[in-house]
Amino acid sequence: MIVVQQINRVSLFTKLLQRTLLHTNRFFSNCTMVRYLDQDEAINIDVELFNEYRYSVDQLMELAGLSCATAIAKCYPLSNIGNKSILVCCGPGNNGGDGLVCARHLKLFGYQPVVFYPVRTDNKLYHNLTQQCCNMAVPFLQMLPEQSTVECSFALIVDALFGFSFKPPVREAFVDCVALMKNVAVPVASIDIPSGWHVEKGEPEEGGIRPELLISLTAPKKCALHFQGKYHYLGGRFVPPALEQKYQLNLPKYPGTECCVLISNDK
Ligand SMILES: NC(=O)C1=CN([C@@H]2O[C@H](COP(=O)(O)OP(=O)(O)OC[C@H]3O[C@@H](n4cnc5c(N)ncnc54)[C@H](O)[C@@H]3O)[C@@H](O)[C@H]2O)[C@H](O)CC1
Ligand SMILES: [K+]
Repeated sequence: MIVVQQINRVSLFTKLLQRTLLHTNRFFSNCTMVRYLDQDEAINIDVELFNEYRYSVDQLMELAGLSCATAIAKCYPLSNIGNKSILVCCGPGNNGGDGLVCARHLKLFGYQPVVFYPVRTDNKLYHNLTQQCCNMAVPFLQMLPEQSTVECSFALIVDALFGFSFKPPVREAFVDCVALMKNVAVPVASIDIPSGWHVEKGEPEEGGIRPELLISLTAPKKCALHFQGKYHYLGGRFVPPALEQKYQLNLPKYPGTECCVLISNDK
């Protein structure tokens, strides 16, 4: 009898010890700071994903765009948006492609995205992404709307102009769009990089856009250290563990099957 009681006590103690160790482990793994990448590292990881890990750009863009739409839906629930639309501003590169995918998923989530895509890239991927949006009755604007129109009719602007390949200063074709996002009294959600910001140094000296939501993709870039908006999410849940190890990314744990995760702004 005494022996049985002692065995029970030992196994209870072992269980408690195991649980404490598990929590301690989780605590420390969540405390390890996620790494903020410089521009070259972001480009190298991108190249490695395509060349070594054999992803296609369509695959990664789909996951990236879906995670952006999901983060937006978490921060700006449909029930708070009323009958207002979401303006999605798309640039000529892959950041713009993420914006087109995001617009399509926002539509599937029940939002009313409207796309402004002034400089269109002439290749099959972008033609398809554009056509997919058109087939889902997502309107494309020919001209940038006035600030007053945006403030009246739109609840949010999605900034998908430039990502990690941006080199300042902003070229003429996008100056008005960046100025609109900077001055308008409507929240901005930036995909990967707040457009016009230096990828490493952040906001330009003359002042830039101030997004309320930033969705970093793969891993945050150094400019995100200067982000002061309300929500910083990480998306693009496609990084193979070996690549994460190689670049010591220390990515936060995505909860369950989520495609994006809120990351703390402790720097
Ligand atoms: N691995 C990943 O994390 C993935 C990220 N994705 C997204 O892709 C962008 C990076 O895409 P990339 O095509 O390399 O470049 P950008 O979209 O940043 O822009 C290139 C585009 O912009 C033009 N441009 C550059 N500087 C300027 C300027 N000063 N003024 C005007 N135009 C400029 C340039 O000519 C090109 O046309 C990354 O940030 C993520 O958003 C992928 O979707 C998935 C994999
Ligand atoms: K952007």
